[in-house]
Amino acid sequence: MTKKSKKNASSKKSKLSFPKLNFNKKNKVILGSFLLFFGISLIIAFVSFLFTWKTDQSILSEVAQRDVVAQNWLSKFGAKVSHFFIYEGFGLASFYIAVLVSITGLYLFLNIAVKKLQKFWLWGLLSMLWLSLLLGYILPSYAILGGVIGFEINDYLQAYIGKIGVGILLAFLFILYAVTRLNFTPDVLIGKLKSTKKSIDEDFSSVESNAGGKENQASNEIPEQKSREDEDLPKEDEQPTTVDFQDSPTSTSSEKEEPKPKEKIVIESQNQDDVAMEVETAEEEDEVDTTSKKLVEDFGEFDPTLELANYQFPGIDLLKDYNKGKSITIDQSELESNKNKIVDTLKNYKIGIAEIKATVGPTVTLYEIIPEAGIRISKIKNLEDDIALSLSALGIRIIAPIPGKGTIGIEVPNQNPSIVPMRTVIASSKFQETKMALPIAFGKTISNETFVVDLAKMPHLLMAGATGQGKSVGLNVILTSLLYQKHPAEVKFILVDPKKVELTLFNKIERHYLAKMPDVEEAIITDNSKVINTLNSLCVEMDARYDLLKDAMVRNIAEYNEKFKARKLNPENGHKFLPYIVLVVDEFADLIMTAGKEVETPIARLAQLARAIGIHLIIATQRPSVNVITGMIKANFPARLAFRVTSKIDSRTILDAGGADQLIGRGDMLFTQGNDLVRLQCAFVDTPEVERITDFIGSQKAYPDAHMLPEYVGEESGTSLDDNVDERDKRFREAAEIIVTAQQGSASLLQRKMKLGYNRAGRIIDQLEAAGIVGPFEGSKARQVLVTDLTALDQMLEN
Ligand SMILES: Nc1ncnc2c1ncn2[C@@H]1O[C@H](COP(=O)(O)OP(=O)(O)OP(=O)(O)O)[C@@H](O)[C@H]1O
Repeated sequence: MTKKSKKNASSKKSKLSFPKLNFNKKNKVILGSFLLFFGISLIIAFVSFLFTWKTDQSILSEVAQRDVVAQNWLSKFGAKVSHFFIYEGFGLASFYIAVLVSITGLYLFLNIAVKKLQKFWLWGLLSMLWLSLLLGYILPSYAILGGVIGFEINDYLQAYIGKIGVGILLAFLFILYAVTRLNFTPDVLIGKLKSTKKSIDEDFSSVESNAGGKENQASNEIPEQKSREDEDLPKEDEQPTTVDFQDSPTSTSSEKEEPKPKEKIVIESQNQDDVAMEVETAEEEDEVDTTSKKLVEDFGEFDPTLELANYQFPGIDLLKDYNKGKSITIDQSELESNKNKIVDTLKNYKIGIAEIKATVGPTVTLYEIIPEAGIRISKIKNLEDDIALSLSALGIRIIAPIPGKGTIGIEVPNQNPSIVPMRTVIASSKFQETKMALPIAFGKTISNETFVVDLAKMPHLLMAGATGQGKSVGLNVILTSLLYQKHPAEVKFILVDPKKVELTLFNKIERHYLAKMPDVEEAIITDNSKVINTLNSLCVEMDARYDLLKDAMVRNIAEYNEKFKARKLNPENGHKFLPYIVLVVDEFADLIMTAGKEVETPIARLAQLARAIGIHLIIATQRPSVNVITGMIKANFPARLAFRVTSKIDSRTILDAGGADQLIGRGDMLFTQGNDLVRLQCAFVDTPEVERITDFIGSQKAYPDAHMLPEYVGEESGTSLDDNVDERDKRFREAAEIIVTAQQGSASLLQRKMKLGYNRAGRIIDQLEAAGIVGPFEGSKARQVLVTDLTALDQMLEN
């Protein structure tokens, strides 16, 4: 209906019926100001009534007579109204009415939705009644405190439940109000006390740390420094010589989210007389939400990094600047001669060129060719080898056509390739400003752009390359990228390194970044037989995480952690902050040769299912043959990375395309995430640099132990559950008592209460299981306690 016709209809209607109370803006202002002034008048009258009520009481029956004088500041009206509300009504609690009326007036006057006042009125009136009752209860002889209502109800109730009964009732009503209206429960109170104590403690410790030690001072200065560093950051292709990082380049402080304001749309009418419509889209908040909001208000968002709050990220100065003082020079004569060779060679095959363009990358130069009209692209593709021969260079790759461009690309290696230092890619704004979950700065593309990808999106990576072509450097680049971006609380690595040399440096950061199985000495796995247990343990972890996600009703780890940080998931129900887990297997061929199906199955299972719950696999191999990279594995690893391989067949196995055999080595690589191949120059990070980074991290305060994976007991290696009394731990009985008293069978409880290491606590739990005191392992849940109390325990142990 158009506006005009609507207006006509309404005016017709108003002629026929009574004039309707139209709550347009004008009416609201009028009614609002009336109520506001009325409420204020009530307050004034009530206040003055407190002083004048006795003198005015005598004239109450004569208020209609003009010459009678009342002492109330609002004269006879004030005296009468106050007498009605305070004396005959609710006593002092009647101020509630005055305030409620004033506020309602104010809301209308300011055109704020009065719907919100419903609860306000309800609770206001209930509180008024309660207060009047209370005052009537405490001081029944002062009539104006509780009013007639307060007095009478008291009188009535006391006749039935007595004075003490009314006192208890009043106390109960108060608690009812505090809990339902203010969400005020004893644990919130304790929490409040604790948080106050904590903030006092923190203030003290910050005063102490400011007084002593430069190191702590540095950590306090991080935020400021970061903003300074941000300004200093070189844009990605600038020379990194200008970079001077002193401290952590990143900080993972979790920003506190502002609560979303309720959306309100007011549709104002052009016409003064028309009704203005207010559409409010306030969402109803459920119980859980308000408690979590309250928790967040009281304690702030959960901060996973709190345990290592002073952790400092490695600085950029730990990385070497390989190109210091050198600028990447483009050899014009080299470009010219290559161009001529290409043109001549193609001419020999009767392929004319309309246009040619060169893009110089760190290791190769891309010559982009637009052939003359009528030349078939397949013809050029077929001549790949001949053209390569004519150009007499290794590493020629022909891309016909370049996807999305319709031109033909010929990549020719540069005579003097330049290194891409890890330092440059880490310092690039692309990496520094990334919002990716697990960002990896691989290196640079052919057009010198820094290439950053998200491991979390891949979600698993298959890497291949013949020996000496840059695979180990590539793995170090991946791990270093993550170390520069992720706090130890956010990501954990499981490293499998049968060669026993490549990844040993990461041992130093075991208690910061590594994850391992309980009872395992070395976090980095070098023994193939142990890999199977770890993979299966990871499967247990995966299943447990899926249960947590299901319970939290979220789809992936990011949503889960978000919800956990917002304190919407209760740690008492097993919920915890979940770090990403990255499993790196170097020399996968070795592993599959020795363990075969036993590793293939859990790897394939993890690869299929683990993406949502934050477990990501990186598998590297020298020999990408089909019996190593089986169909099952390949199908679940969409992201592939190839360094130079020795044959076209290997290239096909890893990339499903040729090209990796044509690479030039030394970090020259091809990467695909399932669609286009990208040629990249891998960044270079040398062992001493990695050592400096791990030393820097390793020297800082760490967690008590590496991140613990769930226990997994292999079938044949199953630890016997013999209950040998002589072999029991010395503190077995103490542990049993703790477990039975707490009725909670968890190793971490023993760790905390008895100050034990994880391994010993785990062993004791096994012994308790063998003795029949706790039930079997149940994944992420605590074990069931089978003994009900200490007497039963005593009897059991004596037997
Ligand atoms: N990204 C790179 N930039 C420059 N040079 C590189 C790069 N990657 C590797 N190299 C050079 O190649 C050498 C061998 O690299 P790397 O040790 O990574 O090979 P690998 O493939 O792991 O060999 P293996 O499988 O035998 O361990 C390095 O010592 C370095 O000199």
